[in-house]
Amino acid sequence: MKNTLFELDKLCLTLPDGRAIGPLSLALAPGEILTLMGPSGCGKSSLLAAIAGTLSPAIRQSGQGRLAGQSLSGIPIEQRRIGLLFQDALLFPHMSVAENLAFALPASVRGQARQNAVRAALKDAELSGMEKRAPSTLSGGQAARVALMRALLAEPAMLLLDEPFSRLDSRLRQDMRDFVYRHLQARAIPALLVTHDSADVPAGGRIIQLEAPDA
Ligand SMILES: Nc1ncnc2c1ncn2[C@@H]1O[C@H](COP(=O)(O)OP(=O)(O)OP(=O)(O)O)[C@@H](O)[C@H]1O
Repeated sequence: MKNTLFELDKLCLTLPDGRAIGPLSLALAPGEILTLMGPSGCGKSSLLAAIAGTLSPAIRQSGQGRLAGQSLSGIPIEQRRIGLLFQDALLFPHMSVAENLAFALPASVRGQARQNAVRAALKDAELSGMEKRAPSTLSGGQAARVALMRALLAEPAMLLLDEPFSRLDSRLRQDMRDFVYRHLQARAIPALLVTHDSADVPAGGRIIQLEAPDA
């Protein structure tokens, strides 16, 4: 594929019981959102964990991931520049909204620039003026928007989205999909989306259908 930012070349996982997930090969262009679907237990979350670098050591991995021209093999999690969003916002409960956002900023962003970045992220999250609020006082949709902004402030080269909309009620889901896809596309950040809900697939987006692991 022309203009590939992320690619997987025959990523294959072997579970402790010998079953194999994959091989999975794919390529993502900047800003592209590719959806992984498949039955429960087919290995969607494990594949994302392998890409993020958080896979259980009990699962063997072969095949390569490359992000922005660099192999991910042997690269520690914190150096991968891969952001994660899950079903739950997972904000730090002991920190304010602004502290949650500032936590994600690279150390190279200092002083006034840090405050400006947090303020801009709050505005993008449609939460201006709520910097001092505790995460427990936010609605589900507000917390989900902060979680996306926190992931983006870390300046990821790509995002992994593991059922990020599944806990939101149906009224909020469409708003949140539009919100996430708009911000990823504006920043040309590619993403892999795991979902059971075909309504989550962005318009015109590609889908890879996974099958249950081979015995
Ligand atoms: N640490 C582990 N040790 C052994 N087996 C594991 C481990 N983690 C996951 N598995 C197994 O790997 C398979 C794939 O699990 P995974 O959670 O990746 O599936 P999934 O497609 O994301 O499922 P769901 O849609 O239900 O979230 C399952 O059979 C699961 O039991």
